[in-house]
Amino acid sequence: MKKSPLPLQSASIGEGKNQKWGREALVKLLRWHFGHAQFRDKQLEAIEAVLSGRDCFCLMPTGGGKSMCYQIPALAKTGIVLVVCPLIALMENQVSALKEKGISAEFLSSTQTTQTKNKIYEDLALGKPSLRLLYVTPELIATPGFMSKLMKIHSRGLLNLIAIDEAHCISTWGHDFRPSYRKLSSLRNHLPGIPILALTATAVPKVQNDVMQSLGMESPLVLTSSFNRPNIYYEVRYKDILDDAYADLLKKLKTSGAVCSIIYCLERAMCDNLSAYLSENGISCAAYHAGQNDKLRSSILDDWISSKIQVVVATVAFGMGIDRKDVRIVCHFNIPKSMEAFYQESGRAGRDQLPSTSILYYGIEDHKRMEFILSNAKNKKSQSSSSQDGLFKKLLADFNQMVEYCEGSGCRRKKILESFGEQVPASLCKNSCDACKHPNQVARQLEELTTTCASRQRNQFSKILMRSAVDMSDEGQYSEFWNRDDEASCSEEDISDSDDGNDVAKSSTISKFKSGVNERIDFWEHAEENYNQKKGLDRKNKVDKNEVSEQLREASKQRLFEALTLAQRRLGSLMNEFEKSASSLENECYKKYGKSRKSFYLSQVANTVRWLSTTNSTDLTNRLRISDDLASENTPPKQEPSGSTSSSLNQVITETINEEVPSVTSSTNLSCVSSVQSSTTTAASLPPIPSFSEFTKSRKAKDRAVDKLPETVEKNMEKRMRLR
Ligand SMILES: Nc1ncnc2c1ncn2[C@@H]1O[C@H](COP(=O)(O)OP(=O)(O)OP(=O)(O)O)[C@@H](O)[C@H]1O
Ligand SMILES: [Mg+2]
Repeated sequence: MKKSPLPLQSASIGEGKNQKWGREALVKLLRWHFGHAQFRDKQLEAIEAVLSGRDCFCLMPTGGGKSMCYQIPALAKTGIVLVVCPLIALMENQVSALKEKGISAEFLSSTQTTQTKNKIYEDLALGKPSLRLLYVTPELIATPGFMSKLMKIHSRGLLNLIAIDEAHCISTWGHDFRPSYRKLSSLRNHLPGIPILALTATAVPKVQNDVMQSLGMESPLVLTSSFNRPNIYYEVRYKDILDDAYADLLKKLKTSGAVCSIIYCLERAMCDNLSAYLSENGISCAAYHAGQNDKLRSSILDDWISSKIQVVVATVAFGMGIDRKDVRIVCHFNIPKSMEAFYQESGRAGRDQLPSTSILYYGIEDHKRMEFILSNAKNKKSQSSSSQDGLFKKLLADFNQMVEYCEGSGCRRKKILESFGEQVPASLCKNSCDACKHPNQVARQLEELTTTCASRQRNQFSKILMRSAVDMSDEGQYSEFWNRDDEASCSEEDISDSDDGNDVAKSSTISKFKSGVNERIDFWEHAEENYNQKKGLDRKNKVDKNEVSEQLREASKQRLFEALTLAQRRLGSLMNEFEKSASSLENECYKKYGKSRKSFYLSQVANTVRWLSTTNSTDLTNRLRISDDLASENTPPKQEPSGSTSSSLNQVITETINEEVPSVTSSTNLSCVSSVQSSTTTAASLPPIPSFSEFTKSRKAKDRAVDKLPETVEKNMEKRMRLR
């Protein structure tokens, strides 16, 4: 039912900047439109500040009620409140929630029809627009056309407030930097005299200053609240000492009842697998990630919001602004990249202030994988500067904080708060984390983890990765792959390109990597496949989603075609029939893995792309000849013997570390060559094919250099790996 606006103007005293609104009148608005009894925390202060025309920086915890700080001003004054939002999903949610309450709100985005947009513009052109809140993306702000419309509204005295939601996105020091947010710095100049309200839940002091400076805020009222979320119980579970993390999570969900939950995974494939596993075991759930089309994702979101499904297994695509109040469990099935990301994601639990739980499943393999991905982030963009190098170091430092949260003993809550610069006594926790509630049990688990790790010689293994990080930091290139890129693409994807760890490792500018790094990526992919095999996660026969579709095959051909084009450019004139060659190479991948599992197939395609980026002309010519021969032979698909991928990750690690085998030339790409060998006997012209363990040992000589790493690096690494 549409509610009539309250006659609030009568509650104000004075005019213009001196106009003041009575607190009672503002509370009345809150109750009338939103049904809340009182303002929370710093809401009222922020509202009063912006209504009086003052800039305000508002740091409130996740779920703290930041939106109210601009929604109430929109109701208190006639005119428009402009809200800048990073995600279309977020705008849609807020606008539809406001409309349900009878508040006139709209959003403008690329997803809308011209007709809808025109209707909004027509309303804005009226002498007295009915619109109170207009949500827009930062990209739109940057377009001259829209800016001139805004300037017209401003000149007519109808623009009351500019609210920048998720304002930390403006800072390159923030965990979610968006280049498009930088464009907001023009707002102050174009729209002078309009108060700016910057809102965020996660900004360390450096980010806060950066945000205020970038937006040109003038003597803003800075409101900061504690980051503490007393209603969330924090817990870490250790994958390496659990028999089966999937089963453990299933048990947790079952024993908690049919509660609303979010499970975050690093990779899309894992979302699909875990979701299928949980569904098969009676949990009402669905996967959600950027690999799905918009329609599917929004229907999953709707089902979850309306309680048709209880659990969403998602990548970070399931992001900011998801406002379901009664989320009881937020589980991170893989370690997040930073404490800020963890805080924001886990903060989606208990927005109704009722008891909720954050569970993080920590695994050493996940740790190393994330470390590796972060190291590679640096190579994504071609820019190079010392400040970017600093950012790269910050990524690793941020991640180490997260590792410390998992591996260190002591109050988890205190660690979270300290990471945001809040010094608090451990007594604040009141036994609402596992380390405070069950200190002995946590100490035992950490001890067990230490023993397990030692027995697997993980530290040694980790040095390989550390080495790659150190190697790459020399290259002076930095990429913020972990942050969201342009919202133009985001409007379609609504997601950071880090959404899928696999994709990140595969798609970052691999061609720039040293060959040793390529080998490491291959190693990881094999190790992961083996691990999944061991865990019985190959659900291919049960889950249709794992089938390699014709569409996917076409996309892979295109990807190979592009890689061939690049190889051609790098090596000079070699071949003409790119299309045929791409098709043959794809066929080879399909024959090898097309019938086993989509992720294996994709992995094989990625391997081939990488190989194309580093190979020499002789190998490439031979490879293409063999591929073409194979294609013309039209041999039936050859299945990989199960033994080839059945060895456990432990075995792989042990082999990697302990075996002594002759080295193999670093330019040899194991997986590609192996794939040729497995399908043909004509591989004689190619370099000798090593076994997997031979291959990994081939790096031995190079990795010995690890021992020569500067002492400080060694020490840091040991410190990080130390389990307290
Ligand atoms: N004064 C209040 N009293 C009770 N509930 C409130 C109050 N203000 C806001 N809420 C509710 O709190 C929930 C979270 O609000 P909101 O989405 O604005 O939080 P947020 O601070 O923007 O969180 P996030 O950082 O996750 O975006 C909403 O469901 C909202 O209705
Ligand atoms: Mg919000």
